[in-house]
Order: sequence, then C-alpha cells, then structure tokens
Amino acid sequence: MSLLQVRNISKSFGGVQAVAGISFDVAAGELLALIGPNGAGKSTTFNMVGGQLAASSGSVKLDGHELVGMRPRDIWRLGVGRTFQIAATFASLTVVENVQMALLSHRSRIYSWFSRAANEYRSEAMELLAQVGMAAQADRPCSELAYGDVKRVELAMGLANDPKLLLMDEPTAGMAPQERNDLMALTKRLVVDRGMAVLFTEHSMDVVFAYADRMIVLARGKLIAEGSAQEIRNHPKVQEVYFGSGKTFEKPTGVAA
Ligand SMILES: Nc1ncnc2c1ncn2[C@@H]1O[C@H](COP(=O)(O)OP(=O)(O)OP(=O)(O)O)[C@@H](O)[C@H]1O
Repeated sequence: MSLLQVRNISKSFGGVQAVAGISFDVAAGELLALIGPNGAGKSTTFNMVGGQLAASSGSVKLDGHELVGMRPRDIWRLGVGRTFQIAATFASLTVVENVQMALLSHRSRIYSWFSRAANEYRSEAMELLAQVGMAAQADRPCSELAYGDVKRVELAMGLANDPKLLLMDEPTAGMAPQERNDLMALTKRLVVDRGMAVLFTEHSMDVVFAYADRMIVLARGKLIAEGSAQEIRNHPKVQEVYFGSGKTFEKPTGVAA
C-alpha cells in the first residue's frame, strides 16, 4: 500500500473550481513532483494534503489514516512535515537554536523563557544539522547565512518531527542553479537514507527532470499526466499545456542526478 493515497479531492473557492477530483499516490522513499502551469491547482492540492485547506470532497490517507478534516497540527504529528520558512524574527537566532525551536514545537514545549530552550535538544538539533551539512555553522545567526544555507536549515527544521512525508513548496525558488542542484541532491539523499517520501511543487523544469522519481502534472485543476521524466517530457497533453509558456523540456545539461 502506498504511504499517501489521495482520491478524488476537489476544492472550490466560490465559483472557481481550483481542484477538480484528482487522485494520486506517493510511496515511501519516493520524490514526487507536482507540476503544472500557473493557476493549475498545485498550491491548493498541496495545502489539502497538509490540512491548511479542507478538501471540499475526496479523501487523503496517510498509512490508511484519513487526514481530511484533521487540523494541520495533528496531521503534522501523524508524520506529514513541511519545510518551514525561517521568519524574520527568528533570523537573529542561531542555526542550531532555530532547529531546537522546531524540535520543541513538535513536542509542544514552547517555553516562555527561551534561555531554557537553549539547553533543550541541542544534540538532536546538531544531529539534524549534520544530516544537511550545516553542523559547522550551528552557532552562527541565520541572518548571516547564504540563501542556500538558510534553505538547508529550513530543511533540517522540516525533519524535526521525523516525517514520513515531507511537503516542500517550491523549495528552490530564488536560488542560483548550483544552489538548486545542491539542495535537491541533498533532498534526494535524505529520501533514500530515511526512506522518507517527499511531495514538492516546482517551477524549475530542470530541477524536476533531474531529481524527481516521478511527477504528476495538473492543468486547470485536473491531473493530465503522471509518470517518469521521460514519459512526461514526451506526453502530448503536457506539451500542449506548456506550449507558449516559455518552459522547455530539453534534458538539462551539467546536472548531477
Ligand atoms: N483563496 C482563494 N480564493 C479564490 N480563488 C483561489 C484561492 N486560491 C486559489 N484560487 C484559484 O484557484 C486556482 C488554482 O490556484 P493554485 O494557487 O492552487 O494554483 P497553482 O498551480 O499553485 O498556481 P501558481 O503556480 O501560480 O502558484 C486559480 O484559479 C486561483 O486563482
């Protein structure tokens, strides 16, 4: 049985049918990309899986457990993680403190005195930072880091609840090509090492074709194609919806898979 089973989910906003009955699975240890042109319904789908939006109809099951109707926090506790964006107020904290906060949050132990938190979970936070290659920078404020390194810290924070499924919304937005590749190579390694599933939305086709195990394509709220890079690249419906959008499907060069 797949880890995540999405069946016939739909969502309307007033008269706008953002998502119209889509179904897909995500297996443990799979990196699945959710792609499609602007307004296709990617964010809406993503948010229905994470519980930020309630599906109007349909079912989302994690390990057979129905998530529709659950609060995002409870979904998170069941093992659906999400990469955090380090808020401006937390940028002054050090790298390791940010990860400690994520660990504390998972255990519902937000203290009114942060000094107390400073001693909690440091070794666990260091372990997560080691997994994303950021242990050496643990005591630097996040505000001093290069953008690509901030994204690594956010990834470490997303791992705080030891997720079975990690949701990443446009993880490489705003990054330079080399940083993108580094982050996705790291993500891929975590998927393999932890046996974790990742569902990510992405606008960069280079990233998707180089790193996703499989991809699903939405257009106007419907799932129009699903398959490997090769299948998607050659899919007539996909070619059609992207035609004229400026996106190309040529195999990227110089990208390590
Ligand atoms: N809160 C909302 N209220 C009204 N309409 C919405 C809302 N959220 C999304 N929509 C509409 O639903 C459709 C799908 O939007 P969604 O954001 O899911 O697409 P997307 O594929 O993530 O797009 P993008 O790539 O531009 O982020 C669009 O027509 C959008 O205008």
